[in-house]
Amino acid sequence: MTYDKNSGDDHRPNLPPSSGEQLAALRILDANFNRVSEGLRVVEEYCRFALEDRHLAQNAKEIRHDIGHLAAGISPETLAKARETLRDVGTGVTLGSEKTRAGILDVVIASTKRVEQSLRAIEEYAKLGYPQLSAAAKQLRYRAYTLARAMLLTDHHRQQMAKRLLYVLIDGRASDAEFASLVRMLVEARVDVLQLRDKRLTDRQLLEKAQLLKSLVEQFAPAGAEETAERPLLVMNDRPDLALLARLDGVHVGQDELPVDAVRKIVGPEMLVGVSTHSIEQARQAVLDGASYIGCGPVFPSNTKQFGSFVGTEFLAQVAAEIQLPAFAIGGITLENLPQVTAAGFSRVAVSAAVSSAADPATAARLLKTELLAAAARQA
Ligand SMILES: Cc1ncc(COP(=O)(O)OP(=O)(O)O)c(N)n1
Ligand SMILES: Cc1ncsc1CCOP(=O)(O)O
Ligand SMILES: [Mg+2]
Repeated sequence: MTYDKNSGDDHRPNLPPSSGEQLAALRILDANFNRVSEGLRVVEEYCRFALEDRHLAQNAKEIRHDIGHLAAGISPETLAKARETLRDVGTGVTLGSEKTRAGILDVVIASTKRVEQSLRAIEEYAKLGYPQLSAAAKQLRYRAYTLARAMLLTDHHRQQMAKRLLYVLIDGRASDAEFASLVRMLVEARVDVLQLRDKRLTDRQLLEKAQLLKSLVEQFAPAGAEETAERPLLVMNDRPDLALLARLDGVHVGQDELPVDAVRKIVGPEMLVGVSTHSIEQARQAVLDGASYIGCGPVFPSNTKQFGSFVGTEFLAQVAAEIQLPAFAIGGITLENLPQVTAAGFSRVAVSAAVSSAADPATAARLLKTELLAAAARQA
């Protein structure tokens, strides 16, 4: 489809076809189509070579191609005519700050901003005669924004979760004393993430248990442990409101609970938001939604929760090949079947029964962690 004035496009303003204003607008569109494509190429390279995230790289590529299609809507002759008519006074004007960048992230952030600004310029100037193009540019600006957010969050969360391999789900136990004893063992065994998941408790009991969990971990972890990753991150299952009230580090939601953007409205931008995924499409979506990590499962039959079907290790292999966001395999994982999980390219697991129901939870956790560290070293 073309957006030219003589193409039958609707809602045209009454500008004369050869007006200087419209030629200027066309030149602005032309320059910004080029700028946005260049910026997206920089973003795509970052996703591909720095993040090594095939999914995000593909997403950047798709946006770049869609921008190409948008630009093709204005005939090359029209653009060529506009290019010749006016002299580009902006050529060669660069700001000092554009010549150097502090690091690779700076490079990609600058490009991301350029992409969004250029799409905004297209959106505004296309209003002079190309309303459909303007609307399409607006959609692409949202997509570029979503990509940029996912890209920057992926980097941040990857750093936060970098060395966190063993994730243990615990219930509230029969008493606070029993709960405290389990938490102490798991902190000492260097479990990396602890999730409070207890579907039996009332809201009030859950909040109290979450607050107890927080104070126990502060008590049992070595001083200054937060910075050195020596204390487990604390996650609340299902409930962003309770995670916030108990000042935990994160919340985990499933496909039937609140979506990430709604969760973020409650907990803000910093808190970890984990998402359960059962297919590669859901995993891709979680990346774009800005999840901090994903749970992938159920891999095997579980004694903790009943399932009708299982994703198996094929899904894990797909995720390992494509997605860089930290991903934890979950569902019936034990020390015995762990080799199948690590063979699929995973070195992160979330377990409940294998640790929480073990006769000796501390030893069970330590054994799992040793295997995961070895797998991570092999996969590095
Ligand atoms: C780390 C992790 N992964 C997956 C789940 C499962 O979440 P969900 O599908 O919402 O099921 P419930 O736990 O709510 O029964 C999880 N909790 N943690
Ligand atoms: C809550 C949940 N979601 C997928 S598997 C699972 C249970 C994990 O527990 P276990 O490790 O005992 O199978
Ligand atoms: Mg849930």
